[in-house]
Order: sequence, then structure tokens, then C-alpha cells
Amino acid sequence: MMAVRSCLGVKFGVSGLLSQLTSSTRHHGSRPCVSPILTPQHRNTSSSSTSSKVKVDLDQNTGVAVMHMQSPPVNSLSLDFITELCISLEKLEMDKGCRGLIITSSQPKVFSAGLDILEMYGKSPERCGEFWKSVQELWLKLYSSNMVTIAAVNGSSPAGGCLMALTCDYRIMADNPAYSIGLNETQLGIVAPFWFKDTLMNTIGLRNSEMALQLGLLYKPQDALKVGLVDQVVPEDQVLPAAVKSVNKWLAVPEHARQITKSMMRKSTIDRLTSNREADIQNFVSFITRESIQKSLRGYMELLKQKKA
Ligand SMILES: CCCCC/C=C\C/C=C\C=C\CC(=O)SCCNC(=O)CCNC(=O)[C@H](O)C(C)(C)COP(=O)(O)OP(=O)(O)OC[C@H]1O[C@@H](n2cnc3c(N)ncnc32)[C@H](O)[C@@H]1OP(=O)(O)O
Repeated sequence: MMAVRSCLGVKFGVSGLLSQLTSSTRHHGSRPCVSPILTPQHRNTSSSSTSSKVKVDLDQNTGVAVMHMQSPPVNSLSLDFITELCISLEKLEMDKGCRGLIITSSQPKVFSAGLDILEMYGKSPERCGEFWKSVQELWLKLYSSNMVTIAAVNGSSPAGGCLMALTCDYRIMADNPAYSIGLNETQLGIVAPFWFKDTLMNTIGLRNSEMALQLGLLYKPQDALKVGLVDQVVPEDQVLPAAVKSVNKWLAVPEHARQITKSMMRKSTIDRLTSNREADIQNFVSFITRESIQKSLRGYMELLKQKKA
């Protein structure tokens, strides 16, 4: 996408604005607009692509893709899964026919369990570094996406799962009190890095973030709604239809204006990570490989197992 500064440097007079507006009815940013008049060959055009952990259904009529996360049992973000997500996102971002993306889960009761704890436990520093680089990559791809992104949160979404939802433009969560969402890292004895914190703060503000992060709060859907962590709570079977409705509302806005605005709102947060990626990886590796942190992770995994027994 064109850099924000150069975009903002363009001065729109009335005629400039008008031409921007008329061109927006033809083109949405660099993507062609989908004609509202459907010709026979345009009807019911959809494509589906599936890798082992990610299924994408793209409706070429509407330009909306639904990305189903299907990494059993709980969509925990392993290096392999993250790599597949990044590849799918890259393809959609390049696809001029795709303007909106809904992310949801195919796993029952869970949107995503966050980062795969097994990727952070008992692994070499090199492997931890590779893993963290992929986490950064996923965040960057999602947070800077030109597409309208909607998280259809149809299950629990702790830590990295919550972060994924937070990168989207809009979050809709299933109204089921058995589900929760939040950045609960401190509960595992680990620390959410600055860009997790920034993403949360950009969404729910400083005071709410202070409490949410220090206490490692996991919010029930109605509480998440109150604090602004999610934007809408709907009956479980309405999550996807509500996401489709929302994405269409967002897509009705002239695309280049929306994209520039999104970029302007997120640029400083994105720049902060892009200019510190290597240091952030080193920080993560030295933090996560500490004996005390490894011990906390081991204890947490045991707790998860005990919960089942
Ligand atoms: C100052 C310097 C700072 C530098 C920065 C440093 C560090 C930052 C580091 C890390 C940041 C990490 C962010 C994260 O995302 S950590 C992951 C946090 N995730 C969780 O806490 C979620 C844990 N899981 C759950 O709460 C439940 O599983 C869940 C509610 C998601 C689902 O419950 P359900 O009852 O349906 O399923 P379970 O029986 O609990 O789980 C099934 C199965 O899956 C395993 N599992 C669950 N979550 C994870 C996970 N995140 N990773 C790996 N494996 C997971 C669980 O153990 C069960 O396994 P099994 O018993 O069937 O073998």
C-alpha cells in the first residue's frame, strides 16, 4: 500500500475530491470494485482452498473470504500453523478480487488457544527465535492488512488468540459464558511483549489495559463487550451471519479512504515493531529460555492436563 505520508501529501481540491469519489465507485484502492450487476458468469462464483490447517472460501461476487482455522484440538499457534496462516493471508492480500476477510474457527468451543506452549517449552534458542519471527510475521500481516478484517470469535480466545482477534478491524463474539477472551500471559508467568500491549491499548485504552494485562484477565463475552475488547456479542449461531453483515458495511466505505485511515491509525504501532524486530526476537529468546520461565510453562501445562483429569 502507498505510504501514508505520500498519500496524505496529496492535496484534494473539490475537483480532486470528486475525482477521488468517482474513482472510488470504480476502484477500491488498488482493488477493482465488484459490479453490483451480476452477469450470468459472475453468479455464485466462489473458490475454496485448503491447506491442512487453514481452509479459505472466497466468494468472488462479494470479494469476501472466510478463513477457517482448523488445527485440532484448539487451534494453538504452532510454527507450522502460523506459516500456513501467513501463506493464506499473503495470497488473499495479493488477490485483487478479495477485499474482506472473516477469520473464524472450525474447532468446537475454541477460536484459538493462543501460541502453542509446546513451541516455547524445551526448545533450542534458534528454534524459539524462528518461532517468534513467525509470530511477528502473522501479527504484521494481519494488523497492516488492506482488507477489511473481521474476527468471528466462536469460542475461547486466550492470549495469542485474543491478539489475533485484536488485529482485526471488528470483533464479534458468541454469547456463551463458557467462552472467554483476553491477554492472560501473566497468569502463565510470562509477559505480553510491547506490541501485544500496544494492540490492546489501541483497542481498550490505557486504564483497562493496565488492569487486563497485569491481572491477566480473561473476559466473558458480555464483559469483553463492556470493556470494548469485542464490538458485538451475538447468539452462537449468528456469529458468521453477523460477520458477513459487518464486512459488507465496512466494504461500503470508499476503499482507498478506509485503507489510508486504517494505515494512519496503525502506522506508529506497526513501525515500532518493524524497527525493533531483531531486538524483540532476542528479548523473547532470552526471556523464554530462562529456567524460571520454563518452570512456569511446565507448571501451566500440567495444570491444563489436570483440569481434564
Ligand atoms: C520482558 C521481556 C518480554 C519479552 C516477551 C516475552 C515473552 C512473551 C511470550 C509469550 C507470549 C505468549 C502468548 C500466548 O499465546 S501463550 C498461550 C496461552 N494460552 C493459554 O493460556 C490457553 C490454554 N488453554 C486453555 O485455556 C484451554 O485449552 C482452552 C480454553 C483454549 C480450551 O479448553 P478445552 O477444555 O476445550 O481444551 P483442553 O482440554 O484444555 O485442551 C485440549 C488440548 O490442547 C492442549 N492445549 C491447550 N492450549 C494449548 C496451547 N496454548 N498450546 C499447546 N497446547 C494447548 C491441552 O493441553 C490439551 O492437550 P491434551 O491434554 O489433549 O494433550
